[in-house]
Amino acid sequence: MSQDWLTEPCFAIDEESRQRALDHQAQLTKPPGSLGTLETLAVRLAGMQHVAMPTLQSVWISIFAGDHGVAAEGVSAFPQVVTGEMIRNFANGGAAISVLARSLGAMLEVVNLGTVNDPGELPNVRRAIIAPQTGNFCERPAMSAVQLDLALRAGADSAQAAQDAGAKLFIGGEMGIANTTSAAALACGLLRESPRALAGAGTGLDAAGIQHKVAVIERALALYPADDDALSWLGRVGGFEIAALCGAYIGAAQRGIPVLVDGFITTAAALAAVRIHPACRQWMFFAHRSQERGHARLLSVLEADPLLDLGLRLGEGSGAATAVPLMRLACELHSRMATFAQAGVSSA
Ligand SMILES: Cc1cc2ncn([C@H]3O[C@H](COP(=O)(O)O)[C@@H](O)[C@H]3O)c2cc1C
Ligand SMILES: O=C(O)c1cccnc1
Repeated sequence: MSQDWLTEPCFAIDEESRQRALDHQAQLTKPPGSLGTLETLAVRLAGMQHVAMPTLQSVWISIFAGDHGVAAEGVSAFPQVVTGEMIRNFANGGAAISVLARSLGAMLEVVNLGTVNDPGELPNVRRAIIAPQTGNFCERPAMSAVQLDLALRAGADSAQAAQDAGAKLFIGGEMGIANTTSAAALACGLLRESPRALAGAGTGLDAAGIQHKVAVIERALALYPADDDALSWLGRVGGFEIAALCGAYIGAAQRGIPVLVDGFITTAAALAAVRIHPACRQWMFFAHRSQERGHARLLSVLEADPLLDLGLRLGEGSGAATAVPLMRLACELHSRMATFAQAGVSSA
């Protein structure tokens, strides 16, 4: 299968709309720059939406779920069956992201890429099953080239669905027991960094558990050449859901949909996406700094300044959903505040 689509150009950002938004900000009844990041959010969105007054009513959330062979190494505090069980919980509306999506009025789809205990057909769950789980990457590559391609495309399909639904913002979430191990291994491969710097507690490992996780990642990294080919690393140590996120981020940027990146796992996927297609970085916003060790490092490599720091360490897209009201408020302030002329307030 051809992977040419991965490097097709991103949608253009409109410099004129961005400039008009910037000029408009200077007219609003406040000292210039006093709304800080809320100003830059609105201005960036203006360029992306090709309008001077951006809006963020329709938000799309895709949760990509898949199981990991490396779970057999005992790297998570929770059993592997939780992935499939959580798919059912997403569908039933009981997960954190289900509650957040309802509260935001966001569209939510779950994409089942393959779990060891298949929850079957469920409402709002798209079946894009690749295999029950990835290969245990301590022993062999996580994915074949065909599986990697399927996962990337499943992500791009979600970006297409978001576009078809008229979404103005794309949030990717993930569910997959042991995927902090996979994300850390991917980041180590891409950055040539030690697992000690990037592996953390995940769902709640203690110090000994983290030490074991580090040793597992070290064993895996020793199997492969120290190159920096992002697609190869995705296939070697990634997960179906991580590759799908990568495909979704690139696909969203190609379709002109801004993405709001969530936590540690999604940022590892974003790093892979930026390595594959550097221009997609312009389409990314970063929602929060997760508690997971290693997230701060990934954010700094991506020169990302996240909106929130709430001590979250959940995933599912929950941190990104939590940041949506801030982005909406940024748009409201930008389009509804009075200008100095309208309000009869003297400017500097
Ligand atoms: C009930 C439950 C719900 C979750 N929702 C997200 N995760 C998060 O935890 C997992 C990663 O952590 P680790 O690598 O330690 O397994 C992922 O599935 C992630 O999304 C959850 C984990 C659990 C247990
Ligand atoms: O930051 C994340 O994405 C995260 C952290 C711990 C567990 N699951 C997800």
